[in-house]
Amino acid sequence: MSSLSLRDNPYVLTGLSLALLYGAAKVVKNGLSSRRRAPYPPGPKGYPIINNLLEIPTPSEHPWLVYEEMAKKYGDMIFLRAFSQPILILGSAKRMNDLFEKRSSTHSGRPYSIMLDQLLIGGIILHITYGYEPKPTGDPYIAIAHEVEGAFKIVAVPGTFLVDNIPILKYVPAWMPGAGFQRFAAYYKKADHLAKSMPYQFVLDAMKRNEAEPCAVTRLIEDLPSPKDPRYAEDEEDILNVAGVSYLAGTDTTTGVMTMFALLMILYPEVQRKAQAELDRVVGTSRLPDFGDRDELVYVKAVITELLRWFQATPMAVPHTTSEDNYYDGYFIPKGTIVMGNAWAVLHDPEVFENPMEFNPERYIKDGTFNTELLDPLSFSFGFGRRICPGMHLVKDVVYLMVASTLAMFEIHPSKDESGAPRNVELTFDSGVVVLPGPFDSDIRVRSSAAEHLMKSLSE
Ligand code: HEM
Repeated sequence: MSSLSLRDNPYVLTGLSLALLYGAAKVVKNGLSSRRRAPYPPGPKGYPIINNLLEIPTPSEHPWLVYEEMAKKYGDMIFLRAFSQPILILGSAKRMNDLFEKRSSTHSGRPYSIMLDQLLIGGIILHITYGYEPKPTGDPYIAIAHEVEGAFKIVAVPGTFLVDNIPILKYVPAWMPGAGFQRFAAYYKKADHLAKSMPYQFVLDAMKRNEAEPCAVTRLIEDLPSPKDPRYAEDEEDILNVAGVSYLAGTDTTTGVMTMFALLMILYPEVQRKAQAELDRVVGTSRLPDFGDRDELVYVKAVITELLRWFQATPMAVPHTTSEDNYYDGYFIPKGTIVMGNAWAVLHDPEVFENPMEFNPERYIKDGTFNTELLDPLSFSFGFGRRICPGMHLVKDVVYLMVASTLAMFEIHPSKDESGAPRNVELTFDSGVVVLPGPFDSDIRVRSSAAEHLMKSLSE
């Protein structure tokens, strides 16, 4: 995927002269029309015309780490420009609260991206949204969704594609050398349509046969006007998009959290054992944990909270934009600025969390009860203000059930090599807007004969 990066892509060369002309024109225009009476927030000086283009990290550089490093020099607000596109990075809870929450009405737009516009906008979510039970392996709906998510992860990071900064490049024909972004967009546009229309068609067909399971989409379809109504086509398109976006936004993120959970259980076996001892004590071994056990499972709750603090599936959330010029703390933030909050930095701030890189559920336990005094990772992991993730509460419940049931039934170990020695597990990240842990081997076994018995009785 690195060939898609701004700096490495060959079409950078093809478009360079266009870029410089366009950039120069924009810079002159902005200079003439600028009415600001305060400085921009601090940030690197940049270069003529392209401004900070070369300082903006690509997805593979893990932007949340680069911005955390930059914050040491410029503070908790960093102002950058990719050509004339202003970008503001917020690095502290205070800045995020002040701008995303208190000024939510003017800080909740979404950046317009030519690539996103051309392109696009898990099992449980597929089920809730479409009432569809996916196949355990090789499910076609999951496969196509993963493909689209893979593209979204890259495209949604501001600055990944030069065409978003130099719109004139969208007229470069797909056959031209270096116009790979055009072919990328065309391919994923089709994939995006399939990812949304395939499960929708599945529900329609099931409804015709009277076999549809009640789900979000059946409810919406029931409320559609008659097919003869002029609003029908538009309303149907809305259902396709609402369901598709929920499904696509929820699948990779939740998968990332659960995959990281498995990896952490391998790396911290004593945490796994302690949580299992609590489950055995509170729930016993003859049934699965349910929501009624939640309050008593203090250590399991601490494991989940620490998981959501330690790992962010969306470390820089999803970019917002400002809908009007505004002044904040003596600085000028222009209309159209892309604003991103570095949630990772807040949740790894050593002044708030002792040894923040350590996975330590105990930090959330005080005198044997759950410690509510410590910053709640949920306030930062799911975005901000009026754009906050609508799937957040579903995720809390799903992750609780999955973590508690997995620990109750299974042991997660590192895989073994030919000599029987445990393999080292390396922590790698596959990154974009959504970050997933890289692949790793594991050895997952049923915990006990009681767990085996329970599994059999549940599948009967
Ligand atoms: C671990 C799991 C998840 C994480 C970390 C996560 C995180 C986020 C973040 C950071 C945003 C952007 C918020 C902002 O712009 O400030 C977002 C938006 C969104 N999420 Fe989630 N999400 C998760 C799961 C889900 C699930 C399960 C669903 C649906 C079933 C969902 C549906 C959405 C939708 C529709 C949006 C767009 C909201 C908007 O633009 O107004 N997400 N999510």
